[in-house]
Amino acid sequence: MITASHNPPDDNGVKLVDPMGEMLEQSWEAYATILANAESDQALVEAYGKLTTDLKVDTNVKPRVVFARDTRASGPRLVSALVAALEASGTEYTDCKLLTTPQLHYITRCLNTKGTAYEYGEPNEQGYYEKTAASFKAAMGHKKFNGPVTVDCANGVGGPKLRELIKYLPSSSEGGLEIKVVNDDVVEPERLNYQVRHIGSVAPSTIWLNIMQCGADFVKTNQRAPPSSHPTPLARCASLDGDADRLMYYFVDADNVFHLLDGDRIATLAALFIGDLARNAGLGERLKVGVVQTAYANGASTSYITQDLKLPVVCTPTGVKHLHHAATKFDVGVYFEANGHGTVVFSDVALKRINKYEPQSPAQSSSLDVLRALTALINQTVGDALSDLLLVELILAHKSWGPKEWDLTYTDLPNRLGRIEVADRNIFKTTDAERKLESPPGVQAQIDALVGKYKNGRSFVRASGTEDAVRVYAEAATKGEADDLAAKVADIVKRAGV
Ligand SMILES: CC(=O)N[C@H]1[C@@H](OP(=O)(O)O)O[C@H](CO)[C@@H](O)[C@@H]1O
Ligand SMILES: [Mg+2]
Repeated sequence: MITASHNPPDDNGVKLVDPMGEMLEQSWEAYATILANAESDQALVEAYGKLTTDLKVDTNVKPRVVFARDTRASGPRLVSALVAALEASGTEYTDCKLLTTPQLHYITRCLNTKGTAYEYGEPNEQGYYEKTAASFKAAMGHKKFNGPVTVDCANGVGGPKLRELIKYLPSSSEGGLEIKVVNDDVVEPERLNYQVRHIGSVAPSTIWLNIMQCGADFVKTNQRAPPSSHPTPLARCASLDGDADRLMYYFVDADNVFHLLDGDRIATLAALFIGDLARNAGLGERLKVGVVQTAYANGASTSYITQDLKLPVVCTPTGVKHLHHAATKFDVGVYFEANGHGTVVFSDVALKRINKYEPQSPAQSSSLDVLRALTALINQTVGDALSDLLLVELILAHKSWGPKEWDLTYTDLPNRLGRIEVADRNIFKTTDAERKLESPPGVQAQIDALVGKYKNGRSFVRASGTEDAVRVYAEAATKGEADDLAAKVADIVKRAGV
């Protein structure tokens, strides 16, 4: 998938999808790095040849690649480079043109499960819409949606694809959901995530000012609605990111105060609803539901899951591949990063139980119908903002909840996420799912001593995997304390990082 997700429009990159439509298996990342770092054409051919031999790749098997791109202006040029490489290596390929990242994951799984007992769907874009819409209709039953949802598409590929999906869903006049699509301009790719970049030279250093004015990343990072949107009180609003694999919800209350409903909220809502459905369907004992989070999950969400929902929580290192892997260990694994990337995965055993179970009463039967529909609605290959959006809307409709009732399930601890540039971020090495630093020596002890002074204090430090920076996260009982803790931990990092 050729995309740079929530990054500025000038950036681009690739996401590699494995044959089951999931994230690329981690051991392959190192091979991809070797190929990407080959310094000349000759070095590339040699590295390619060496990997083929070392990994004992059977060159008699005809390789097949499916690819797509997002709306970035550099996409077509990268596609031509990719096609040249595929032709040079004798690879059969399908160009799926413009797609969201999760749609390409879906198509990949469909292709590789066709004709098996695990057939996932029709391997094309239309198949995606048909499967999603049919399961949405089935799960909806006669439930009513309380007003529209407004979706900010970050001026990315999610806009046209959401408009297409809407054509397959029941219209609001038929009792369906009204979806208002905004920020869906893909004619001007430079509006993606609507970035305004001022570069001003102020001695002694250059100042870069990036203003991302829409999209899920803007909303999460700035904890406010995109400036272009003027939400009416208690109306549901959502934002996608540039390749539509992240989703954020938010609303303003009667006093116009902004409330963010992030990935932790979507995870808790999904876990609550699916747990209830399983119990009401008579499958409670036979479906082990669990939630997977990272250290960035708000501490209040973790307490809510363990203490109120009484469900197990696993914490993994940052990066969806880790969460996804851990989620597959449960019968039903709900995983989300706080930034809105996540999904629900059902194990093969769980799917069999859900599909075979004979309901013992009309009430069990109706819960079971909804649960079955959800297994088809939810994109199980990867986090998918479009199917997650429909999932949230269904749950709220079933519970007759507005965003306020959803928000009231627990109160987020005030938190702060900072980013610090140091000489060498790689000296910051972590353990315990990135919650503790083991190097540089002594730094964790300083952080621990500081955290102990704050009520409900928690803080951790790790090197970013995607940027040349160290991230500092802090939460505490009040906003002032969270900010203060983050600033002090940042000072420790700066001193250790020089
Ligand atoms: C704090 C944070 O949001 N980190 C993001 C970010 O990773 P870093 O390793 O923190 O740069 O990008 C990843 C890829 O999109 C995403 O999975 C992750 O959640
Ligand atoms: Mg993305």
